[in-house]
Amino acid sequence: MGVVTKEQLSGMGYEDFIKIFGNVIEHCALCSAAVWAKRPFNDLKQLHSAICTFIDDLPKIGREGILRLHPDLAGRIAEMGKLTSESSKEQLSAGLNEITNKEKSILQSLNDRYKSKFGFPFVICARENKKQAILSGIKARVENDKDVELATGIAEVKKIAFYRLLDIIEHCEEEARL
Ligand SMILES: NC(=O)N[C@H]1NC(=O)NC1=O
Repeated sequence: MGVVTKEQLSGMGYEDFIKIFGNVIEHCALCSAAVWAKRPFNDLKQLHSAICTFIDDLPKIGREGILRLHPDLAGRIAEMGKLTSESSKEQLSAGLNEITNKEKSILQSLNDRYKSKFGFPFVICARENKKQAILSGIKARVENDKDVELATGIAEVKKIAFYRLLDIIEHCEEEARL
């Protein structure tokens, strides 16, 4: 169960709202600051759907920018211990803390190839994918077109956001399904 009740959610002022939901989209407090204007939100799904609409309404460079705010999986920011607490927890849940040196160098070189091809990082919902699925996912996705990858990456960002909201807002079992 999350920490914010539905009553608190629906009556929240923007300062608390940004403090609490500011990293639902990684490093993009602007998203929560903007979406607050669409209140009231009566539950998690309404807030998630407002966040998704905000992202979908961005121009293409804005959606690419959202992807660029994400750290690489098992990348240099993770190595330096500088991930956000959310991203750190997600990378842990995918088992990326147990990655071998060989797997890490394969993943890092695929991440580099992906970024130089598309100009944004490979984004995948780490809570839904273990390290082998991440490795096979990037191998396949690096061969796609840029438009396909922009759409796929954004769909993954929305899944990441949903799980982050589940950690924050009280919800019933029914609402916990995407
Ligand atoms: N690059 C990438 O997918 N990063 C993210 N994925 C996820 O689940 N959390 C992240 O920070």
